[in-house]
Amino acid sequence: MLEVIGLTRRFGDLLAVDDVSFSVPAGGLTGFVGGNGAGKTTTMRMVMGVLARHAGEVTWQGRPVTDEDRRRFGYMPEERGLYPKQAILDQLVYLARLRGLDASRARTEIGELLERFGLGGRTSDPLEKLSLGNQQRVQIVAALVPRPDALILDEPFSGLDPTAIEAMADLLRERAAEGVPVVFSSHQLDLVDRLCDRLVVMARGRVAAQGTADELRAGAPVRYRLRLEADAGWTAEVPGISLREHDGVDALVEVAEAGAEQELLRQASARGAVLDFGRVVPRLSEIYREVTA
Ligand SMILES: Nc1ncnc2c1ncn2[C@@H]1O[C@H](COP(=O)(O)OP(=O)(O)OP(=O)(O)O)[C@@H](O)[C@H]1O
Repeated sequence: MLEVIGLTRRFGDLLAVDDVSFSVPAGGLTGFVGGNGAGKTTTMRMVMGVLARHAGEVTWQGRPVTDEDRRRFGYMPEERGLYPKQAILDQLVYLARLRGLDASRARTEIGELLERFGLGGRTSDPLEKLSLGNQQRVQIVAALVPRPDALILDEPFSGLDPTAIEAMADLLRERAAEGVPVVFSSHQLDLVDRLCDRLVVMARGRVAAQGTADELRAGAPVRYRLRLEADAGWTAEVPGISLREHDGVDALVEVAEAGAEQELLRQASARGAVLDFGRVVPRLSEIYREVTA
């Protein structure tokens, strides 16, 4: 398990990362989300030790992370950092060898990964000849070879087409299933919702919420949508209920006191037919909007 405890970083007067704590358990995918400038990249850089921290700690397997540990992490930085003019396979093999893999195993593993990302026929092309999305695929392969102990990926899905997104998602799931802690930042909330076991939501340098998607949903307001035979305006008068939206026979209500929805339903039935009554499960994007507001 990778753990971040009270990480803090200032740039001049700006507190870019403020006492941030979260854990990335083995065997799961952790999504790191937050608006532009929320502090995700700065946090990841401190985790990888490429940026000094002003307070806090990063631990790996329960003890302070070392440079040696970090060498076995797969990191995809925001600034991508491969050489534009060098052939793809050559530079990937070079990087893998720096991380201790022998050349023939490196070639086999990299060949397989490039194949999975649809780049099997491009291995001797220089990086700069590839489209931006394909360059991104190569960056991903660089982070995944050789089988790292943990994966820390800054926006790995940005710029990928749907085929590459699925290839990437499959790979991350596989690595997580093998017991590798994986954390990645993303602005694609639907993707994060679909893929991740856990979420860490950042806002203005702080952790605004964290947990499984279900835990985050459980913390969101309880809302019901109802459709009646006659006007639903009276629902605003029910104790413990607040009316959020009202359009004739339709209403969206929020339950301020647990159980108040039962009284609401009883009164609605007493007034006539209840055509629809159901709990509204918030989408991740709605929860995100509320916790980062
Ligand atoms: N080297 C730096 N010098 C000064 N300010 C910085 C530096 N790096 C980051 N910042 C500031 O710190 C804040 C957090 O930036 P960071 O890049 O960590 O956010 P982010 O969540 O990764 O955003 P994005 O989603 O846009 O990539 C921002 O206000 C940014 O301008």
